[in-house]
Amino acid sequence: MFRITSATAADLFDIAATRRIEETAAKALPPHTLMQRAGLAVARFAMAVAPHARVVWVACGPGNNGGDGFEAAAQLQRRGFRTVATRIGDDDRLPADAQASLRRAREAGVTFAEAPPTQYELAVDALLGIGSARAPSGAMLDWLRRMAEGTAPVLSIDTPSGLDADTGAMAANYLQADSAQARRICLSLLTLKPGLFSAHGRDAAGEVWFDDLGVAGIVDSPVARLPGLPAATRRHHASHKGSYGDVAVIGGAPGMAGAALLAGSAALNAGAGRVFVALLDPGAPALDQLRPELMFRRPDTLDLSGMTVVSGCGGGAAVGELLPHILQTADALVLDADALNGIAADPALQKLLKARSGLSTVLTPHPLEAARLLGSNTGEVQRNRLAAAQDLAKRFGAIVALKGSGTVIAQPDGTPVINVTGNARLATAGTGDVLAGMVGAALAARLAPMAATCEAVWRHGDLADQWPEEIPLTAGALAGGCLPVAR
Ligand SMILES: NC(=O)C1=CN([C@@H]2O[C@H](COP(=O)(O)OP(=O)(O)OC[C@H]3O[C@@H](n4cnc5c(N)ncnc54)[C@H](OP(=O)(O)O)[C@@H]3O)[C@@H](O)[C@H]2O)[C@@H](O)CC1
Ligand SMILES: [K+]
Repeated sequence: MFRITSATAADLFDIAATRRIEETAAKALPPHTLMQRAGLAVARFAMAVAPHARVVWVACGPGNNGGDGFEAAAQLQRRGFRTVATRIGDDDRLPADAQASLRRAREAGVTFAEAPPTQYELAVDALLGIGSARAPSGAMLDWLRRMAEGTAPVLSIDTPSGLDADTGAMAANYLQADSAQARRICLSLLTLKPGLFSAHGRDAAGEVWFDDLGVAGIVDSPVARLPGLPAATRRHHASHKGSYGDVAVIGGAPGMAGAALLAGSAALNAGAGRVFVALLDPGAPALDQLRPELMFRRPDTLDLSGMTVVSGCGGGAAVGELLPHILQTADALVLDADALNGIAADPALQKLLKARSGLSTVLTPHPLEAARLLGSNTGEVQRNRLAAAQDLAKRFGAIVALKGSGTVIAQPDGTPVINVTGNARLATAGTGDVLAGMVGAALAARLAPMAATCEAVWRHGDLADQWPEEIPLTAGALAGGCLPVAR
C-alpha cells in the first residue's frame, strides 16, 4: 500500500480493464479472497487514519463496493473499534461475495443502523465503486453529503461514490457546498483509475492511496499513466547558448503585451539559449527594462526555420494573419490561446496544422479552446478529458496538453499522461502563458515533444505546489520562479 504523490509513476486502468484484471485474479484464488484482502486493507488503513476513533461509520451500497465495506467493518469491529454500518440495498440482491462479507460483519458484532451515528471519528464510503451507474440520490446522497460536511475524515473505498472512475465526472456533486470540509482520502484497490486524477476526481478523492490486493503481473494495457518525476537532465560543461535553442514568442496584440512577455520570461528562466519576442502591437516598447535579455524583433524579420515558436499569448485576432507563415516555417511550435482560437475558426489553418504532423507541435488548450477545436462544447470536453485530448492529438497530429484539474497530455499514438502536480492557485491570468513559454524552452532544449510537454506541465504545477502560502501566486512571479529544464 502506498500514497500517490507527484513523484509516483504508475499505470492507470479503466473500468473495463479493471474488471478483466479482477476476473483473472479471482479465478486464480480461492473464493472470496479478493474481498477479504480488500476489507483488511481498508481496515488497516482506517486504523492508521483514525487510531483513536471511538465510532467508525461505514456506509455500504448494494454491490461489491458495499461488500468491501462489510468486510472492513467486520475487521474493524474484531479489532475493538465500535463500527456502525448503514446500508442501501436488499440482502437477496447482494452479489455472493458481498453476502459472505455481510454475514461476517453480523457475526463480528457490527451494529447495523437505519441512520448514521450522530458522533463518529471516521466515515468509510463503501456505497459505490466502479459499478456506479447513475447519480446517487435519496438516502445515499444524504449520507454522502453528511460525510462531506462533517468534521471526521472520509475514507472512500476504491473510488468516491458516484465518481465515474474512467473520466472523473461526478453525476451528483455532493462536494459543491461551501460547507464541505472533511479531509478526504481514497484507497484505490487492485488498479489505479484515471478518473481519480482528472476533472472532479481530485476534489472527490482527496489523497489517493493504492493497494494492489497482492495481484501482481498485470498484463492489460493501461489507458493512461502518471508520469512520475521528470528525468534530471544535466548541462554539459562544454555547452553554449546555442545548445539550448532559440525561442521566439509571437503574440501580444495592443493591450496584451504582458502575455507575450510572461511567456518570454518563462522561456528564458526555463533555460532557453536565446529568447526573441515579436509583439503584434506596433506601438509596444522595444525593450523590457526588467528583462533586458529578451530580444525584441518585428515578427516579419525573424527566421523561424531554426526556432521554437511560442504563439498565441495575447495575440488577439492579429496573430491569425501570421499563422500560415508560422505553421509552415517554425522548426518546433507551441500553440496557445488566440493561436488555437484562430485555427479553430479557419479550416485552411487546420489543414496547415495537420500538415505539420510528424514535426514538433504542441497545443496547450484549456477546455473551451479544446471545445472550439473539436467543434463541441466545454461540458462535453470535461465529461471525458482523456478522450477529448486524444481526439485532438489524433486529429491534428500534435501533442496536446489539455489544461485543467489533472492536465491531460496526449499524443497521436501512445498512452496519454495525466499530470498530478498543480492546484487551484494556478487559476489566475497569465499562468497559461508561462506554461507555453516553459514548453517552448523544453522543446528548444531538444527534448522529444511528449517528454518536453510532460516535463513542463509537471514543473509548472510543482512550482505552484511548492509556492509559499503567504506569497501571492501571480503569473509574473511564477515565470520568475521557473528553473531550467537542464541544469
Ligand atoms: N468482487 C470482488 O471480490 C472485489 C470487488 N471489489 C470492489 O467491488 C467494486 C465493484 O463492485 P460492483 O461491480 O458490484 O459495483 P458497485 O460499485 O458496488 O455498484 C454496483 C451496484 O450499485 C448499484 N448502483 C449503481 N449506481 C447506483 C446509484 N447511483 N444508486 C444506487 N445504486 C446504484 C447497482 O445497481 P443497478 O445499477 O444494477 O441497479 C449495483 O447493485 C469495486 O469498486 C471494489 O470496491 C474489489 O475490491 C476487488 C474485489
Ligand atoms: K466508494
